[in-house]
Amino acid sequence: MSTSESSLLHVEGVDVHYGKGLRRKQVLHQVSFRLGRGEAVGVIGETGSGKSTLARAILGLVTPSAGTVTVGGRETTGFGKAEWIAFRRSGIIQYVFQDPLRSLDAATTVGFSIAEPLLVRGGTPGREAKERVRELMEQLNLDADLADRFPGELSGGQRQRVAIARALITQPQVLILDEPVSALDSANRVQILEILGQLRQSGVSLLFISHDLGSVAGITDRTLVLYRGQVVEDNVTADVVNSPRHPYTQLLVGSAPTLSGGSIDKARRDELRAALHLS
Ligand SMILES: Nc1ncnc2c1ncn2[C@@H]1O[C@H](COP(=O)(O)OP(=O)(O)OP(=O)(O)O)[C@@H](O)[C@H]1O
Repeated sequence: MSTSESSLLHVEGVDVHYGKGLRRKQVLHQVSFRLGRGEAVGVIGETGSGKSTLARAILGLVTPSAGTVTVGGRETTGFGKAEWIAFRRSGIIQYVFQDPLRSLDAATTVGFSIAEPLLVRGGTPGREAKERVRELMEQLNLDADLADRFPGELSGGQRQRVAIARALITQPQVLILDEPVSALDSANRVQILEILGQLRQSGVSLLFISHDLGSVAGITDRTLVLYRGQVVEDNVTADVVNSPRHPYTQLLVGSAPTLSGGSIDKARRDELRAALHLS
């Protein structure tokens, strides 16, 4: 099978601009990459490098000014409103954001929140949806009695697991995770990373966006490094960690002491920052 046939997600030459007139600003520059079936790809970069914009472009929440996005063989660039609604409802692509309160309705019980994407899509009897909710809650280590609670009555880690269960209920082919562990304490972070690792093993394709290479390193096959809206590195994650090529990646790796080959001294970091014109 060729790479293009096995690619679930194919982003090609994508530019994104925000604003109009004098305020118009380019945030993504010719971003290209592929996510294969069952593959996990990390996207790392500092704040403002364009990571969330990339997720938004894939999800149709911003319109690229150039380039194409193809999901499951279907080019989504150029979709009208109705096509986007139908496409999102199909559940082929789902997402989890940093703050689960953004994706969960405060006035909706956990059980219903998880079931909702399936019910909106239609075609699944209520009893079956309820059974799927039960299975997913078990898979994500959520006690069954939490199903009747509201998001505000859960811990941050439980809420994030509910958001993941909700994203999984339509059995998506691609799951986009935008900083899924950044708001969590270290115990919850470890638990969620374990769950994502299991998902990855079970064959769900993951696009894992984070500013922290340490979080994505254990789960992803490949990592893209975004720097000022450009992909400056796209390589096997182990190579990105152990032999980063671009100065920006060297700085990211050198600033993550938990990574093997990690920490570099301050003088080297200052040197790299100067080369990158960072303050
Ligand atoms: N709706 C918007 N209108 C104008 N500019 C925006 C908008 N959203 C984001 N930006 C700008 O685009 C750039 C990239 O933002 P983006 O949120 O994609 O970065 P990021 O890498 O995800 O950052 P973070 O890690 O802080 O979430 C930033 O300079 C940001 O200020």
